[in-house]
Amino acid sequence: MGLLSSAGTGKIVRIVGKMDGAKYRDILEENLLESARELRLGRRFTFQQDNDPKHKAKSFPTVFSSSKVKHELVANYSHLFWVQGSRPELQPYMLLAHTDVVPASEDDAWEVPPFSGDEKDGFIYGRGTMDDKGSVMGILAALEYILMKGYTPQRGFYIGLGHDEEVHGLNGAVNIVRLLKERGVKLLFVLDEGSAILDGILKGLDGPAALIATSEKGATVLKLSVSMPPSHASMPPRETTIGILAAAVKRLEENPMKRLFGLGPEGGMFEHLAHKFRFPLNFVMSNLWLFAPLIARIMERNETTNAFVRTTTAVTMFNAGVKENVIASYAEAFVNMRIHSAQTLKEVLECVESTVGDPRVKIEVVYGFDPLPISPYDETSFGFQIIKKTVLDMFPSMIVAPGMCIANTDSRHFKDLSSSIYRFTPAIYKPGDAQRFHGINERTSRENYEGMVQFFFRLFQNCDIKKLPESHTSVHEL
Ligand SMILES: CCCCCCCC/C=C\CCCCCCCC(=O)N[C@@H](CC(N)=O)C(=O)O
Ligand SMILES: [Zn+2]
Ligand SMILES: [Zn+2]
Repeated sequence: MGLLSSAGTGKIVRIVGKMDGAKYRDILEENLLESARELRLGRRFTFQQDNDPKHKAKSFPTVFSSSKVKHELVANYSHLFWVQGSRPELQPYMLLAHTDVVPASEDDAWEVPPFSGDEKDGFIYGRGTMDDKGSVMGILAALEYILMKGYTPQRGFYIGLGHDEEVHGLNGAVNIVRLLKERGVKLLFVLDEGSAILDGILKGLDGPAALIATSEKGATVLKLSVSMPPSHASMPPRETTIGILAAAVKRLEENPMKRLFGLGPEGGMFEHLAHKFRFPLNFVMSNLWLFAPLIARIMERNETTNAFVRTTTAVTMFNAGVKENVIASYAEAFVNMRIHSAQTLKEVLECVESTVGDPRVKIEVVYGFDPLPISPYDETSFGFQIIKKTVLDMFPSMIVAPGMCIANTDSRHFKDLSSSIYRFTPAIYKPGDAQRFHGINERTSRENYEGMVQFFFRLFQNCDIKKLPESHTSVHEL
């Protein structure tokens, strides 16, 4: 173990292993700079999909030159790495992240231009810093210097970097899965983005909690439309396409889907966290069978915690009209819904039809899928326990609990390759950070970025441990 002051932060961080402190600091500094450069290239990297492998090769020379690493491009822009282990009889695992981002506009009041990658007050700002270039850079930086350190992993592993996660991963993740299936690969576990360390976001919880998501919500996008012949604005019909459709989406907003709090994986999450809540919440959370309806009413007041309570309804697009003096012949709206684990797509569609309750409104499913299966998190679950151990190695007093991802990730395409899919990055998020995802002022602190590198650096080594930590059974002994 070495103790050293981390680059530029003045904060003391503990680094595992015997690596020389100064060397570590140089590498970390280099990678932080490289990360900022990568973020500065965001617009080119993202919108032109110019995923120039030479750029990555320059940033991570050891990864790209090591005989232990096989790299291939998938669907032109996604990356698949195979890191060979010294014990081929051990089942491999897989880390996922994505290089694409949602759009950002410089007109949207960012404190720092969204594609500058500039640093301000200890934070690297830019679209993708949280979602999900921090993971991309963290994984590759950790791999770079575990290889530089001369460490040979025993258990082989894959790294998949998708290029189209924000548009469902249908080219990137789906083709990576296809390739692995063709090669007969089965994965011990998969780890992707989708949950984190929450500090102060869950009201009443004392201290931060690392939530390793064991599932993610289902989703659907519905297109609602109304058609009628166009006419002159001076002789309007009693109801217009726009009015009918506006009333329908208003009914959806005013009648949220039913409360299901406690009936999905969020139940286990709050039970695990119960003892960390202040009185009387600790008592209430320990007795969800009785208090779930009461807690649901409190949680639904906040938009982040409401997402754990129910299937959410978001009207995201509304298009109608071609001229201000013509009654619109057509109006359409798109509704994005995230399906709670205790509900199915079919049930949600039935409910929407009944709430809209107007045959003039046509409802079409653009896409939809059920909530994902719940991955195991008991004491014999290798993936969950190794991720937990890695968190505890970094933050010994951290509370670690199973969680739920309220959005979607590329990992959902991997369910035929593994029944143990987890979503977690070690970034610490505080109140206000949830709004930065797909919002303005997306940023990552230097500490969070360093934590990301450290986490994967330790995870690679922890996956080689002989048996699960004390008190765990030894079914996965090597
Ligand atoms: C969605 C933001 C949730 C904020 C929750 C508050 C706490 C933050 C904790 C963990 C990090 C959340 C990671 C979110 C991953 C988002 C992935 C994403 O944007 N996926 C897209 C993919 C798609 N097009 O389906 C999505 O829309 O879900
Ligand atoms: Zn993402
Ligand atoms: Zn996203």
